[in-house]
Amino acid sequence: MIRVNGVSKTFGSGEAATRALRGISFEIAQGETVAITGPSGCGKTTLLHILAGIERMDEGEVWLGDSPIHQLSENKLSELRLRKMGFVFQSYHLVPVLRAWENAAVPLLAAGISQKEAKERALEALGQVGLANWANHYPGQLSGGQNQRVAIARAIVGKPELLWADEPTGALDTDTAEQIVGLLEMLNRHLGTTLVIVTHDPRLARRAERTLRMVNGRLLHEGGKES
Ligand SMILES: Nc1ncnc2c1ncn2[C@@H]1O[C@H](COP(=O)(O)OP(=O)(O)OP(=O)(O)O)[C@@H](O)[C@H]1O
Repeated sequence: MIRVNGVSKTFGSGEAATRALRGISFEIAQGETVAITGPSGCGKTTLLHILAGIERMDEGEVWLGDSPIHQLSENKLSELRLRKMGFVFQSYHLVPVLRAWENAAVPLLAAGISQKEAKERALEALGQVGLANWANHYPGQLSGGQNQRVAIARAIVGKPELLWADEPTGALDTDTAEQIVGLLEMLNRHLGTTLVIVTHDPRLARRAERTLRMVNGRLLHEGGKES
């Protein structure tokens, strides 16, 4: 369960201040798929970064289960990210000199798991995203859709409770984007992972169980009312 209560964030100060988030509150249930949508600059990525403890909030509370993100130290937040979260980005963020399985194994190696076990689990994750036969390829030898699958394998390799995806289909053509969306849905169903997707893509947003619409740092509730 994710509980967000009165979260605000301003970048800069004085005349250069940007109020990126203005008192946002909502809840997401365990296992739910939620899309966060809204125009460019409305605060979607800032919200995602605050939920994941990458960015600090100025005011408010974020609870991930019984962990208070607003109170945890940087060390505790890093530990929580390694243990409980997976991340998927528009631009994949793969390491070009590592093979697909090595990229997928990175979070396990960072968590101190042995090379042997990390490889086994990375290969299993690549199998789950349909890339069992591509494990020894480098990112430069794979298509955009395949690279995003490797990134998804890396995101799920630690069996996270939470998967954050920021514009996961933004760099992909329509058919490939559809396949990636289908894959994320399948993983959400099979692994019971809570999935939070930031997206401009209306097709992706429609497929989520629920959509949170943002405008100018606030949530727009159904019926168009801001709060
Ligand atoms: N590190 C930062 N320093 C200063 N301003 C920032 C910073 N990060 C975000 N902003 C500003 O905060 C506002 C919200 O940005 P954010 O990236 O969260 O929006 P977004 O909805 O994700 O946009 P997009 O869809 O274009 O990615 C914008 O006005 C942006 O310029």
